[in-house]
Amino acid sequence: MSRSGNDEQTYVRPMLLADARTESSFDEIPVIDLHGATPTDSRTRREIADLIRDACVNVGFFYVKNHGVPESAALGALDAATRFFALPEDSKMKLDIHNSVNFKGYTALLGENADPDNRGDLHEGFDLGWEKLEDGSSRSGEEDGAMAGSNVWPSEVLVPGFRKAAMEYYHATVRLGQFLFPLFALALDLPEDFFSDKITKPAAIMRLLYYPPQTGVVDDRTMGIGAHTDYECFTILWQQDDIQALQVLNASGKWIDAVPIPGALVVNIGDQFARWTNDVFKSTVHRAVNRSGAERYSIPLFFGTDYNVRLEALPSCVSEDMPAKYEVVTAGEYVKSRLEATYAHSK
Ligand SMILES: O=C(O)CCC(=O)C(=O)O
Ligand SMILES: [Fe+2]
Repeated sequence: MSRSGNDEQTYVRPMLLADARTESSFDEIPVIDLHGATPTDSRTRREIADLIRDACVNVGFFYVKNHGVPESAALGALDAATRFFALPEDSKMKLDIHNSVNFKGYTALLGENADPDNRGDLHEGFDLGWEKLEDGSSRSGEEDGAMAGSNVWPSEVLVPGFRKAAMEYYHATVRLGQFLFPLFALALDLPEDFFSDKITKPAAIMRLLYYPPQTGVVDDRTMGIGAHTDYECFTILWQQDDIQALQVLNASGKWIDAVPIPGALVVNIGDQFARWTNDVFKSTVHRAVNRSGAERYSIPLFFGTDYNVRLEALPSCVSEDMPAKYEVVTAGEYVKSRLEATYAHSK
């Protein structure tokens, strides 16, 4: 962990002191400007990595500005999602995620229940994973575990341009994820390329989400998506500018609004990263409640590692006082078991 090249002295920052975060609470979600975080500008990268570190340790959520994902790509995916979810239910059910062996396709209203205390989530979803932008092929000969494999798509006649628009946004956002991983490594005082050989086939799952306006029952057991944490390393979320719905739970038990910021994306830590960092990085509980009276769309991309990566607590995140909390799991198996549990309720 020496940061000074040939200098013999080892610099170890008090990563674990940051565990005081469990007592610290937050009232807002930090905004981090990625401008200048180019590979050649190591000073700015270090500054940005420090901001990311604070956000991951104390909040588990942050916004990114100047993230490089073209707005046109997000708007294209939004337009595709709008046209898809407007289809009759029986057309959408032909792509039912329950018929997919690798968790791809359509989730109907109430098809999920993120918080088991709730009555079912008031959203529809459509899940897709990696495939080549140009010809739609998956990675021939190098499939990566149980969640890889082909996507399902509505026909071009029903939703023209859907696959292209969804995949364009997917690839732009995966590039952002690949750009963020070295910054997360820096934030953890690891070599910048620490994750490179662990994300060669990014297990990135994207969801198009549609939340109808919640006009019926207004209570704490009925919402767009119930209180939950995400499963992968981190999530990159596009949310509609004009509708407040996402809320993040702070350490005092207060729900903090993740107010949409035009042009910014939300990034949040998921459980894979929390396990890997022995909870130094925080996977924070969140939910979405759409009581705006209007329809809302959002697009999360869940960025995990290659399937066979072992999530063993990173050395900088364990000590005698804070031994490893979690049993070592394989990244892909872990996410698969969480997804199986998610969809079991509506089988
Ligand atoms: O729609 C949102 O704002 C949040 C979605 C979410 O938390 C999820 O899909 O895991
Ligand atoms: Fe989530």
